[in-house]
Amino acid sequence: MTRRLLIVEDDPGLQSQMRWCFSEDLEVFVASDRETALAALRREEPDVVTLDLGLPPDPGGATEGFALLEDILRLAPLTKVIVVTGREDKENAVLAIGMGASDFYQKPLDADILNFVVNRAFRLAELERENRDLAQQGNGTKIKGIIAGSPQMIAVCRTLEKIAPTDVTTLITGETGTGKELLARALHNLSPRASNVFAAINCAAIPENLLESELFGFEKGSFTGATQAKKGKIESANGGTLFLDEIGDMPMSLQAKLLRFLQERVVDRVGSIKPIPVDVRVVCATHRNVQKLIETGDFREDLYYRISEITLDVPALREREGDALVIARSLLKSLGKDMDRQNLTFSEDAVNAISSYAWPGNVREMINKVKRATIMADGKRITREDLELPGSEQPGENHLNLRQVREQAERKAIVQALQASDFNMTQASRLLGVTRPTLYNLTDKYRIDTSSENPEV
Ligand SMILES: Nc1ncnc2c1ncn2[C@@H]1O[C@H](COP(=O)(O)OP(=O)(O)OP(=O)(O)O)[C@@H](O)[C@H]1O
Repeated sequence: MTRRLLIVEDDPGLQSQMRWCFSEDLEVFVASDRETALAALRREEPDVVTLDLGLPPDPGGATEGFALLEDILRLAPLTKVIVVTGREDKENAVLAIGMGASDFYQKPLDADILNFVVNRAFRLAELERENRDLAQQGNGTKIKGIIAGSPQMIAVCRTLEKIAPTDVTTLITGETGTGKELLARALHNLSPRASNVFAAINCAAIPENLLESELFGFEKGSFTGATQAKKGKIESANGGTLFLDEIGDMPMSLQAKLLRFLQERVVDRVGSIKPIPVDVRVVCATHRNVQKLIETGDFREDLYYRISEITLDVPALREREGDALVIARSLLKSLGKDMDRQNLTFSEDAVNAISSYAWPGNVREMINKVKRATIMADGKRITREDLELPGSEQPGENHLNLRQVREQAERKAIVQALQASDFNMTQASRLLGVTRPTLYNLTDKYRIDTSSENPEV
């Protein structure tokens, strides 16, 4: 992005002297009075302004200069204003700094010093802008433990944040390893029940004959070996959240009992006829297609409607634009720290492979691969081979023509650059070696949604 400087100076001689001071990569605008200066400020949006305080109609004083300084700081508070004063004018310089000017410069002109002061102001403006952008964009979600930058995952996180304070029964669906349990825990942690228990049970991991007593508890003597009464998972979650993982694998024989609990909010321990009221929020998850299970008679439709007051569909990692790289980088940082192998980076080949691989095991598979690579990498760079990933797809017969190949590659590079720069358009355009307007045109052309998270994008 070209640096833009506005010089406010009423003396034509000084104006041209100042113009000559700066190198050509700076875009310089000049104004001789308050009105033209304000017009230039609005039109050109300079990052830095040099302001001679002695402006008409008060060239000998500083009233007009101070008024303009106030205007600039009000209209464009991020602009860095360097006040230019006479040698004897220390008082006004100090006053201007007190009002919010970022620096001052005393005449007579010295090109080297003026360049130094102006460059420093530009650098400060740039750093401030970068900081602001980073603060705005961050990880894309504020939910602890969840790394997400893609619009798809950000939408999931937004929904999660909305439903967390409520008690609605939530069904989280998605392929294995997409983070369903992580999201269920986040739902609990963001809810008013956060200080109470989060009780999880995997319905697929417990044999059918034990699942009932695990879930509902039992009374003493209710079956051989029941030497004393025991609370089930549902009761132990009282006041907190009950997470029923792999609900799609819940045996038919127990579905009716679970439905009764969801309707009545009471549990019947095995061997008891006294219902016990329980206050829990229920979150379920499954990687299975529940609609299909209903069709094949393996899941009760009425139970489905009970557990899915709200459904969160977690997209597969390959469906989340750019997330693979964002998550891989974050994992590399945290795993590198855990394993005392800091400062590792991915080679270009590894980056391409991460972005193009389909990740059937989703984030869980990625954790395993990055862990392996962190151990195996010879130097500071992790290669595709360290990750045990196949090479990225070569243009082949699946493509219509060269234009299509080019467009796909272009789109992919833009998404990667946006992710790598935390959705900062200026940084992304630098990475891609194009101007910001070009990048805007390209994101429009490829319908890359850059607006959902950050209005800057
Ligand atoms: N967006 C994410 N950011 C960081 N870590 C993630 C993310 N998604 C998943 N993980 C991590 O990936 C691993 C698998 O996640 P999780 O167990 O929640 O998946 P799941 O969908 O419940 O899998 P399954 O269906 O096999 O039970 C966990 O270690 C989890 O912390």
